[in-house]
Amino acid sequence: MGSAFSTTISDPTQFATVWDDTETEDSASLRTYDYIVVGGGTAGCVLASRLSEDRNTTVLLIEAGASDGNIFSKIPLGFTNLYKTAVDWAYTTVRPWQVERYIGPVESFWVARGLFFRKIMGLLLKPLDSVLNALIYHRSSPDDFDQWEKAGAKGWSYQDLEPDLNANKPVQGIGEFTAFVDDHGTRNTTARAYLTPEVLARPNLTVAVHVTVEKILFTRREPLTAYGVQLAKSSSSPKFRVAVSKEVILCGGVVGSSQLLLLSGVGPKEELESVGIECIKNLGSIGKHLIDHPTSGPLIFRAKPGYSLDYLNSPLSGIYAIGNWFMTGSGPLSSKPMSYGAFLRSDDARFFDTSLGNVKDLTTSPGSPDLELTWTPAVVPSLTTKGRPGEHGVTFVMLYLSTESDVDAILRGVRFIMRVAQTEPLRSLLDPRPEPFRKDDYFWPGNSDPEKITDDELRAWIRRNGYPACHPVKLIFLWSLNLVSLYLIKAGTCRMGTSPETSVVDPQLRVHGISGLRVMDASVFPTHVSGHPVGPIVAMAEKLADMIKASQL
Ligand SMILES: Cc1cc2nc3c(=O)[nH]c(=O)nc-3n(C[C@H](O)[C@H](O)[C@H](O)COP(=O)(O)OP(=O)(O)OC[C@H]3O[C@@H](n4cnc5c(N)ncnc54)[C@H](O)[C@@H]3O)c2cc1C
Repeated sequence: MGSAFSTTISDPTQFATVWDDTETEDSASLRTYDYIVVGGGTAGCVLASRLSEDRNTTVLLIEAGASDGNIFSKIPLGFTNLYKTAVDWAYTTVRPWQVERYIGPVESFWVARGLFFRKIMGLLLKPLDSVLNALIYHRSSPDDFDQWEKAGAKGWSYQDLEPDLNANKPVQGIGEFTAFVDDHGTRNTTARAYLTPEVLARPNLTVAVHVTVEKILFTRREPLTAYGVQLAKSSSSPKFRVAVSKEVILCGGVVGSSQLLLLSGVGPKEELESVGIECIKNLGSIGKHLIDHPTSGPLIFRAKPGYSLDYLNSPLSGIYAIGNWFMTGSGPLSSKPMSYGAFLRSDDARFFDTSLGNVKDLTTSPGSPDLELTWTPAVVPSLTTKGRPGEHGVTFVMLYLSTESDVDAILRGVRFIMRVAQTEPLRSLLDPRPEPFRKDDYFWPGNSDPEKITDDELRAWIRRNGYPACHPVKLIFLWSLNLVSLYLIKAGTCRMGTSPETSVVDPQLRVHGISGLRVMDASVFPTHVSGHPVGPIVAMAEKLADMIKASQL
């Protein structure tokens, strides 16, 4: 797979013009491309590939991260070994006041930016979804997209996107996930799927890696127009510039695109000026909001030996499994992290105690789910930790799929999981060994008697252990300005809409009031979808490519 990226370049002298520090709007002396795509993540790889299909169109794709990762970026079960490494932006949140508002006080927490905030091409994989994500392909409820269109996002209904979403999946129910794993047992990404060796060989496509775009360049006369970007290998290395004849398309993800707009002087005037950035376009919604799906945190049940993947934690078994995957592309490491999932409604009395707590219906229709239940056959106390040696287990997690977190909805889900664990065939595989547990042990509450645990104890456990599902579609404010928080609000960093007062891009994904500048990544979602975002992001990027190509005819 590595050879697929052999034609990427990382030396800016090969594709850009060195900048001599003179402020000028003269782009004639700069190397020029028809399109500059910023960010080779899930969306960016799709756009670069599709736009360069026309051999008369020149495209420059710029990615801050690597063109491909190490072996763990290819092994489906290997991705957790990449967290907090060079391919992870590894941001932590500060001031999580929104979390407190909905979940309760929490510590700042690390957020894998891979697909969330990937730093390797194809993030979705962190590229098709990113190398850091859990590989789940999912379409979400059709009503989520129809709601977008009703709110003004014309052209983005489910019917509009369906030709690009492929597989037909039921909205509610239980089933096996479709995953981004190819026939050779290797993780797939949009980089691998869209930037094949044949695509990279196109003379009109330039793919630059290990290069960060630092700002967008604008002409100051009306209409305000993006005429290129400034880039560098690192903040201390020489600066380069490239010009664009048609459009700059930001695909930097929920953090990257908003951050770049803000650093370029596009955003809320007062906030920009308060940190010394000259505001050249006052757009109040940029970087204002972040939505993610909150989770219950890991609900772990001790299992009998032989039924889980925990044996892979022993060095000998781990090395054997890697060797097996390397030689044959099969074995346990080629399996999906989460093979199955259930999409349910918390007001469905067949499964949930609907008298429990107070849950508002925030779904887009009676047919849309608000809870997702999934599990993995291993002890997973957190995204970055493994179980203690010799322990075996299964880890369940409940995701709340609406735009506002609701502890009681998750509570209904947790009670449901605890009931399921008392039924066959799961019950016989578990090894509850009732014993007095400290509530901070990761087998609590899974291993304890559910009858002896109160709802308030479970609510407190959810508040303590819940974490974001890494499906952010917007950001509260610039990470680098130290103002981020997770969870909530009904608007997004680069949200699509019709009004510049409440949104950032129009339904053609053009930044309001600026020519030659679009955004296409998860940050443009008008509201969150009730599922996993990579499928919709790819479909939207495909659709935008069609729109741009049609407009050139
Ligand atoms: C742990 C984890 C598990 C997940 N599991 C799933 C799952 O199973 N299924 C699913 O559908 N989704 C999953 N996601 C979410 C999904 O991966 C993301 O929503 C998706 O990848 C976002 O795509 P994007 O195009 O918006 O941005 P990204 O894929 O994040 O792409 C942005 C790219 O831009 C680059 N970039 C940013 N700024 C700059 C700059 N200034 N200059 C140059 N390059 C820049 C970044 O390095 C990155 O490569 C998961 C995410 C995580 C972190």
